[in-house]
Amino acid sequence: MITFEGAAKHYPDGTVAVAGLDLTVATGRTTVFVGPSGSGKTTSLRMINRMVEPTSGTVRIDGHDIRGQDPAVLRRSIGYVIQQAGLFPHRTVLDNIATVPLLLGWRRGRARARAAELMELVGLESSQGRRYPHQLSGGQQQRVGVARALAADPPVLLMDEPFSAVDPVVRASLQDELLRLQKELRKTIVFVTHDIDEAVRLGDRIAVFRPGGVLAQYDAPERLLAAPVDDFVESFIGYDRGVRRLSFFPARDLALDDGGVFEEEDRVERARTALEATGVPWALVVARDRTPLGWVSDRQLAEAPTGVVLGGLDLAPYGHTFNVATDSLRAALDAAVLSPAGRAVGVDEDGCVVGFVSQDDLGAAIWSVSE
Ligand SMILES: Nc1ncnc2c1ncn2[C@@H]1O[C@H](COP(=O)(O)OP(=O)(O)OP(=O)(O)O)[C@@H](O)[C@H]1O
Repeated sequence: MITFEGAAKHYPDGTVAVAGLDLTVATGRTTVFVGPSGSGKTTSLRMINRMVEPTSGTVRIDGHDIRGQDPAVLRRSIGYVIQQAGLFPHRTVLDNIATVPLLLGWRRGRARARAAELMELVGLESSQGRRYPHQLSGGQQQRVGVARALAADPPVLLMDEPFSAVDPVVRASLQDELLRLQKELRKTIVFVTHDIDEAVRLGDRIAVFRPGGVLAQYDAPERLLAAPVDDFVESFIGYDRGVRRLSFFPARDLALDDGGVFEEEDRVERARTALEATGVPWALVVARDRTPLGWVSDRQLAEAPTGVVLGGLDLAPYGHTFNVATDSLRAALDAAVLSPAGRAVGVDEDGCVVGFVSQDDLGAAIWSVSE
């Protein structure tokens, strides 16, 4: 557990970088510091490894005031990852990763073996170990940075905007990788970003900083999106917070309609009769294995000659589907919004249709979870 007790940083020129922070970072969880530029996130982070000394207040790790520890020793128990990885350009990837174990006095063979193990853990090819940092892509360099920070198996990992220099696709895959690693390693991670989406994705808890180095809100992401404490936090997290919040609710509780699902060999009159009975204006056509093929409207059915099979009609695309077991309400809503029928198609693990849900029914389900 890391505790900030009234930790403040004032600079001689009068700048208040952090104005008395009181906050507890839970062991084994990911805590994200988020906020606009200059709001004191990096300064607060660096107080943890004594790269910044507070002008007043205290920082403790597991109850011990860190001022009682030699900074060099302290830093060996705290991994540190920064933007653009900060790798040593004239050392190979393997030697970069082995830096801290070597500093700790490990023999070269053991340090290299550990480095090779970490390369695999962060998703790098072992052949890349002999390369120099400039011979890697930005995303690969970040992975090396993460591997280097993890090399001595420190209980605490500080990450200062580690993924902000890479493109959005690479960034998303690095975020996935970190989530996967964290499930396995359960480090105490403090992660700085100015990107609220990244914060919501990665954080077990999120600390929102406001200008002047003041903590505005400290909450679990669901709570932050549901109940921002004030206008600053609300505008910082964005007015689409309602949609983002839906990521936290599973789609599995949605009641799906399967009465309007027909096979491609079914004749139009069968679907026509069913639609007339229910008043639903669309039918979903599936293949024999229940994978989706597309939508047919009540108007098409009314105009089609009797005896024709549904697969012979011009089907509207079903768009993208959502997985009823693993996806969230956000995925279902997205699928419904993009569907020409205004309905989202729910599928199982094998991609077979379970049923569909209309925007109206989704709206009702969303209301029911929105307190
Ligand atoms: N050595 C210094 N002397 C004076 N002011 C400083 C010094 N270092 C940082 N600051 C100021 O302290 C404030 C907080 O900086 P900090 O780097 O912690 O912000 P941040 O929230 O991490 O911002 P960013 O997202 O831009 O990295 C800023 O106004 C910065 O200019």
